[in-house]
Amino acid sequence: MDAGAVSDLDLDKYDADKQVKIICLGDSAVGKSKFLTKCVSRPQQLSTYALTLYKYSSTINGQTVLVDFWDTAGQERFRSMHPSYYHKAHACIMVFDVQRKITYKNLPIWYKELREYRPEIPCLVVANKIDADTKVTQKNFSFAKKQGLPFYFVSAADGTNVVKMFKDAVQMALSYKRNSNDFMDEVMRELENFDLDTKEESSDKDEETQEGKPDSA
Ligand SMILES: Nc1nc2c(ncn2[C@@H]2O[C@H](COP(=O)(O)OP(=O)(O)OP(=O)(O)O)[C@@H](O)[C@H]2O)c(=O)[nH]1
Ligand SMILES: [Mg+2]
Repeated sequence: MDAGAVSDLDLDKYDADKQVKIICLGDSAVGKSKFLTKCVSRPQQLSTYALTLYKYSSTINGQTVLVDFWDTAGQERFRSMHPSYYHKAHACIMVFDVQRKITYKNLPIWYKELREYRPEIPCLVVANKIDADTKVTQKNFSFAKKQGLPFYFVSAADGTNVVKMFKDAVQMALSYKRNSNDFMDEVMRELENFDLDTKEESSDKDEETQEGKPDSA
């Protein structure tokens, strides 16, 4: 996905108070799309960018929050996402498949890349497909604990724990957004403000010069 594509996705909207961006990470076929379609009806296929956006609105403490869930479309095969996928994300849902151990073993690879781009955002670890192996909930998956991350056993197939995980992800994204002291976020905000100021100044100047100029006939 080239940077130009990202601007088509109007990333500035994620600066608005009530708009959050949540990304999904994890190996192919772990069930990312399945649980997103469980909670969000109309996915927006941006096939040109190999992206699917799931738009979701939720009312939190009486406020409507607009959430864009970003889902890859198979790029994860390369076990790495384009930097723009991470840009301005407010939370991450990292998924593995309890039936395929390699998808759990690959979590540190995903997590390392996530932290390169978004060092501070909340990250939820999701063990999916527990319907296929009910005993798995007694197993201990230490990765999340070691990293101090919230951990969820879910089944995107029968919906077990999906809504709770979803709501927690939105809540965490919102509180990150409100309290983020992420250095990069600060820099981006400063740059955007700076950009706005210069635009305003130059338009003031234009007005001045316009006033000074004789009306062109
Ligand atoms: N038994 C079971 N199967 C699931 C579950 N979630 C997903 N699947 C199946 O796993 C396969 C992959 O699901 P997807 O949602 O397409 O996985 P994905 O991570 O989006 O895969 P890619 O987009 O291709 O990387 C499909 O056949 C799903 O039906 C689950 O909770 N339980
Ligand atoms: Mg998918």
